[in-house]
Amino acid sequence: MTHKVLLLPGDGIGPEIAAQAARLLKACQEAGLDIEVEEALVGGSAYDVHGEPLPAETLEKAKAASAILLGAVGGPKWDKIEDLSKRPEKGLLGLRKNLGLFGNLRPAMLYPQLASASSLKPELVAGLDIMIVRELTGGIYFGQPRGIEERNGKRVGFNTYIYSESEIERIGRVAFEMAQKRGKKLCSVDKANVLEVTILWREVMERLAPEYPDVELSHMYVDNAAMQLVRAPKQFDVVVTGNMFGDILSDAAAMLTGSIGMLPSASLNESGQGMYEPCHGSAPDIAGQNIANPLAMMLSVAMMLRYSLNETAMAERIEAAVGSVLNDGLRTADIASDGMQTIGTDAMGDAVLAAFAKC
Ligand SMILES: NC(=O)c1ccc[n+]([C@@H]2O[C@H](COP(=O)([O-])OP(=O)(O)OC[C@H]3O[C@@H](n4cnc5c(N)ncnc54)[C@H](O)[C@@H]3O)[C@@H](O)[C@H]2O)c1
Ligand SMILES: CC(C)[C@H](C(=O)O)[C@@H](O)C(=O)O
Ligand SMILES: [Mg+2]
Repeated sequence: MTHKVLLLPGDGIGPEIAAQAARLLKACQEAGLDIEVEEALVGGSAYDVHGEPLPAETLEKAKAASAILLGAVGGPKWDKIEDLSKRPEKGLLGLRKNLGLFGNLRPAMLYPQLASASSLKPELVAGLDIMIVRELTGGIYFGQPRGIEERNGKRVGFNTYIYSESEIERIGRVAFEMAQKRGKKLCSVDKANVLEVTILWREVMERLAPEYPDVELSHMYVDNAAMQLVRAPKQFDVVVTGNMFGDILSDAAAMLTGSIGMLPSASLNESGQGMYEPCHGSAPDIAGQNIANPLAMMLSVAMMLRYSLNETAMAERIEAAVGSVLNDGLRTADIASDGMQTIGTDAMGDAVLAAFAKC
């Protein structure tokens, strides 16, 4: 069966890194992968053309695709749009919500070659391999009511942090199953000392635990988790948490691996359809300079092959190609270090393709 892959380059560095992913997809096709690739607009680039960050046409194509690859959205050009529903980020959130992509997998894995690029001492991060499982379609990101309004002559802003038991259970099961396939340790991160919603979160995780007797479940408050991530990150195997805590902790975990430019992610729904994207944003500060690291995007292609297209061997080939490029001492500016050769986005794409052909 021919798989449909939808490529959504987005904004800022999005198109630069998506171009490298497109070349990689072509190489996979040449290596026998049966896919059809289509492109569409999302984010600010869609707003500029259609006045909407998620045009109906893009959503239709996304629904029909086996998998979606997204670069990144957003940037200062669109930050002044007053109607929040038209901001580029709403394009991304709309895709997540409309496709039911509740299960966000954000691995933080250190390539041994990059130990010196980490902001932590090499011995603290050597062998680091954490999987953050972030709930992606609920919590404070989507809770109602929300808004900015006037109350008693004062403007107030408000959001609602809400999770239903079934939403917690659904992401809990993804995390327990992930832990079963990995190191069998699951840490659920909450703020159950303050927030009722996470008291319920903790209760549901506890209730699920006996169904996964081989997994050791622990709980941690989010402030401590942030501290532990930079103190002793190797204590973690799988971490499960809500939408906002997961957003924040995954950026922190990303930096442990040398650069946020290295981290791919998968967002899955109940039928296994997925959207794959780097954890980083559109990096407006470096956009258009051919210096962005395309590896998170190229590794997102590998995650797509593994989780949506069931092409594990081809995914491993991509990951091996990235490892081989790093072994050769090639680095983009964000992971540069002494004695290594600093190259641009396109050249990094070239190097991965050349290594892929040999792997
Ligand atoms: N998934 C997404 O589309 C996504 C994710 C996060 C932020 N954003 C949006 O991106 C815009 C910028 O946000 P931000 O600055 O907070 O976060 P960001 O991730 O875009 O950038 C943070 C820092 O990391 C660097 N960086 C990011 N990706 C890199 C890469 N591939 N190679 C090298 N360096 C890289 C940037 O140069 C910047 O210094 C905002 O509009 C935000 O809403 C989008
Ligand atoms: C751009 C933004 C909406 C998004 C989020 O907060 O989920 C981003 O930070 C991410 O991590 O994917
Ligand atoms: Mg984020």
